Amino acid sequence: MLVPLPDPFVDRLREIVPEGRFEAVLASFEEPPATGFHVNTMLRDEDEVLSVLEDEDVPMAAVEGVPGAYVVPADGRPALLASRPYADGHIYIQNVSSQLAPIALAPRVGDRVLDLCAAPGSKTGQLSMMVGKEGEVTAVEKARPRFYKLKANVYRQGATNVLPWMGNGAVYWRREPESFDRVLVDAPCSTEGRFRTHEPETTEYWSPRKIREMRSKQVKLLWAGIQALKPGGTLLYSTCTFAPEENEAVVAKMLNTFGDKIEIVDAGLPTSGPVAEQVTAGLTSWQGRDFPQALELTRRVLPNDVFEGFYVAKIAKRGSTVDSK
Ligand SMILES: C[S@@+](CC[C@H](N)C(=O)[O-])C[C@H]1O[C@@H](n2cnc3c(N)ncnc32)[C@H](O)[C@@H]1O
Repeated sequence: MLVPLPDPFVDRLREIVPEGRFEAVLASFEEPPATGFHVNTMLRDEDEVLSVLEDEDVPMAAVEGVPGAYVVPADGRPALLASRPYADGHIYIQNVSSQLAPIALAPRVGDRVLDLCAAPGSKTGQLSMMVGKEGEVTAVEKARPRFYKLKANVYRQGATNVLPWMGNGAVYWRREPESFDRVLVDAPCSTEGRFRTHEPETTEYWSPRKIREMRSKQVKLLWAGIQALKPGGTLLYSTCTFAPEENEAVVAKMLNTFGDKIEIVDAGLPTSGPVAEQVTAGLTSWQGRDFPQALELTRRVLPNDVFEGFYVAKIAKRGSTVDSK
């Protein structure tokens, strides 16, 4: 059964998406998406896992420009889910857009990373692989059932350098102010980028009120993430929604609050290949409101059969902010 998208959502989308891309974006909500995955290199060598998948005739392709990302077409998903590497936890299923956030954040081996909205732990696992045994990922999650899911996923991925913490990410920074080399704020959002017309549950809770509610949480979480970040460190803010109130407007609010203590820098997504084809610059105005020009360095990933709709903003911290509350 196909369920129509909410009319006010479609009207807004027409204003957000560049002209000429709108019809393709709209059509993407009707297609069953390809399944993305990455190999858990903490447990197995990537080539070894890929060769097992090949032997089991799983139809897959590497995603150019996104290290470690693979996709399986919609009709190949059952084979992937029935494969040995999936059963053994050697691969992790995750949309390619979602995989872009840790890649753009680019933590180094040995870094201390804070993952402020961590469950179910897809990005925690990637971050854990990137910092290696010399580094550490503190993974914060507020919702109790989701926290246990996070812990189970971390364990299953063999991510021994992850420290899970259950609680409100908006206050975690007080335990360790300005202590992290990298911070990921993968915020709760209105999830518009994941809408599917054949899955009614994806759209049923959408409303303009939901957008306002999410924005208020996002502002608190991003503010707190900046407080936890070391001066000289980098933060990545991401959502899987199109709503500018939850994306550019949240980042603009931080520029307003912290001034030159923070700077929006290029999000660092691939500039060629399939990602680049789906990427557009962040908006510098929305419904009569102007945002600072720097917001054009943030990035929107438009959905298609491979990518879910996604937004990323990369923030460099230039000076201490703990006294500017
Ligand atoms: C978009 S999801 C995160 C997905 C996750 N980063 C991943 O890649 O698997 C947002 C998460 O933030 C959690 N959350 C919401 N409010 C929070 C808060 N104040 N502090 C910490 N976590 C929160 C939600 O329960 C949800 O699990």
